[in-house]
Amino acid sequence: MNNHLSPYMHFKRKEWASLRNAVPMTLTAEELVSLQGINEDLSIEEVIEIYLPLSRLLNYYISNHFTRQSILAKFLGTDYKVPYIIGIAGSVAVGKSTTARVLKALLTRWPEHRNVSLVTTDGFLYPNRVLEERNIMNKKGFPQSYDVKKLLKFVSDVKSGVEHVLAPVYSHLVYDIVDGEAVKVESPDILILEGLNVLQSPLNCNNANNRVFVSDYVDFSIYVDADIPLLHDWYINRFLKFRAGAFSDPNSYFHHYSQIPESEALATAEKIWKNINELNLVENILPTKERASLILTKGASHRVDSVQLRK
Ligand SMILES: Nc1ncnc2c1ncn2[C@@H]1O[C@H](COP(=O)(O)OP(=O)(O)O)[C@@H](O)[C@H]1O
Ligand SMILES: CC(C)(COP(=O)(O)O)[C@@H](O)C(=O)NCCC(=O)O
Repeated sequence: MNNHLSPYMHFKRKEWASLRNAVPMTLTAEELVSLQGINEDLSIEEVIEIYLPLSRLLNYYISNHFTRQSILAKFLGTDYKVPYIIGIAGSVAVGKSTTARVLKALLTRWPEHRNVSLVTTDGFLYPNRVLEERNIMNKKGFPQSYDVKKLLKFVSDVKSGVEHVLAPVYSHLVYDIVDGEAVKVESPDILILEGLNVLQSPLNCNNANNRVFVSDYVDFSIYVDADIPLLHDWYINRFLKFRAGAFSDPNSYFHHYSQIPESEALATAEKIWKNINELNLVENILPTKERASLILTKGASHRVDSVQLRK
């Protein structure tokens, strides 16, 4: 399990799964249905063997966080409450948003921490209009495509205990920021912040003047990892699912792809993967992996093969 030179403890799937003891492992029929609703392809074995032990570990860290907060509140003589922030990073299509939604569901079940908000950093992408003006539409997801100042202000407001904070919303269907829509973050106990860029530093962000990183506000970070050929397949599969479903909506940016032969649509998806998402992964996302508190490494069918936890 351990290599003393590595900053991480390494767990094979079986070792990790065995750490779920002593947690209320039984999921009610209702919880199973709501988890399946998150993603029909998600296996319940995966929830039990990987995500339940993870939620047990997080629950310990979060309890500790709130104990420290109450000490600080006594010391300051105030009602000081700061949310615990969990960051989830990794490639496009690795399963960040599915992982985030599963963790939200599991953490909500712990009686002590019911209030969990989920925000994705996609909402902080510049609108297409700005990306077009700057001629960087083919760099969507790259550090320069995000309004990092706005994102930093958002996390710093949440972390400073501001009671009502708004996060803008991105739609994969419209392929743009949705005007006038926002997620309300109202003093949650836990904020899960999910996105390609949660572990990126100013060096990645072309903004060397900015000395604060989003990760400075993150209490626990998870990097979801998988080999590039798998990521490629998951991206293409998701594209085809969108093509069959959401893209057939005339409001969809990609509506066009539901109207042309599958082979043509596939050729475009291959290009988008190779020239945008894979390039972004190699240049900007993979180099942040070793900053994470925990790395989940997935194999075929999104099955987590191993877990690394920072010592
Ligand atoms: N644990 C999982 N089991 C099965 N399929 C998954 C799992 N996680 C993600 N997927 C599938 O992989 C694709 C990408 O997942 P998604 O959560 O949208 O990724 P991301 O948010 O990283 O772009 C989707 O088609 C999703 O249904
Ligand atoms: C909006 C995104 C940057 C976000 O990534 P995700 O949440 O899907 O991991 C990505 O889905 C994207 O649109 N990338 C640009 C190229 C493309 O896939 O169309």
